[in-house]
Amino acid sequence: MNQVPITEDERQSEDRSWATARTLAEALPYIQVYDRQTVVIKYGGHAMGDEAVAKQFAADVVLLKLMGVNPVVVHGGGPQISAMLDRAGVKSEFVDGLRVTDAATMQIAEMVLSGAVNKEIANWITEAGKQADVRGVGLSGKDAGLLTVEKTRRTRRDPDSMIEHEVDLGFVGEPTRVDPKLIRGLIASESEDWVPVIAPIGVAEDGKTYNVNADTVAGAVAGSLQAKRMLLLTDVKGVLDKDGQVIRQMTVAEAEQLIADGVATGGMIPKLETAMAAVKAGVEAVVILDGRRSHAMLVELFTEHGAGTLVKA
Ligand SMILES: Nc1ncnc2c1ncn2[C@@H]1O[C@H](COP(=O)(O)OP(=O)(O)O)[C@@H](O)[C@H]1O
Ligand SMILES: CC(=O)N[C@@H](CCC(=O)OP(=O)(O)O)C(=O)O
Repeated sequence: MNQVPITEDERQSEDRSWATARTLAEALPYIQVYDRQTVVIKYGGHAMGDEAVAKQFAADVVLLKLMGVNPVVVHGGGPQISAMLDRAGVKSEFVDGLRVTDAATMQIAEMVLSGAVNKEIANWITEAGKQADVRGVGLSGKDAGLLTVEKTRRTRRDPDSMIEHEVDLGFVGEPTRVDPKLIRGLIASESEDWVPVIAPIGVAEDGKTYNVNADTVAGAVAGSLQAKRMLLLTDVKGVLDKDGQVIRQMTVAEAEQLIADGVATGGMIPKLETAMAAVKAGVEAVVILDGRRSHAMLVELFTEHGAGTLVKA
């Protein structure tokens, strides 16, 4: 019998197949931990910058759904709003990481968040899940009474007179109530694989539309769903300590200390505050991880090595 020897390429391809199978088998305990558990994913505007990476994110969300997890995506879009405001000639400023939002800014923020960004992410998920009929469903806090908010109050102390005065942020809101009925209905469907994709827009009791920080919305949604995990995808490897090293795990008290010590600053402050609030509201743990890296969510959930920084009680 004549046997054709296999080429080096074929041998390497075969080795890769066995390695893939081993990786899948090793993931079994983790797959069981997350089976039918809710994982809220906050996908930030910075992480969406590169379209190829963003599409990979959508494919990873589809994979999570097919592995039995119930992913719920809450997205941002800060840089995308800023770009559109620039084009429209509307000036924009931030106070404590929150965009001061007048009526004109609100109109553009809603167009960008609920319109362009929300529908694009929902469609990327639907495209990536076409063969298995996994579908992204784009919503904002305005749908089915999902997110009720109140106007955010901020005060500042005048450095000369030391008198506190209110800073008017305009239409910037804080969540007061999340009604998760619609989301629960979508993720609990036995016959359909729906992935809710939520834009951070809320409605106040007086019916007015408000712009809400996307990390804050993710925390409120995760709390109301009693999620197993909340993943905050951002543009750093995790929370860094004073020497610039990634902190693998921390308690709520340690997170508080990091802010008090001035080690966590800028955009990391609302992230840690959201993480602490979510854990206190019953979310088992929150992970802050690098959304620019493909498959970061899979490494975090399905391997023994976590990715980024885990915050728990
Ligand atoms: N201790 C810290 N560890 C990591 N990042 C920090 C820390 N302190 C401040 N930051 C800043 O927080 C940023 C992440 O917040 P932000 O820019 O609001 O992210 P996103 O746009 O993804 O919501 C990082 O890019 C970094 O500049
Ligand atoms: C009140 C407020 O600041 N809202 C944010 C909403 C979008 C957001 O949070 O986007 P990222 O997650 O990409 O930063 C904004 O207008 O930029």
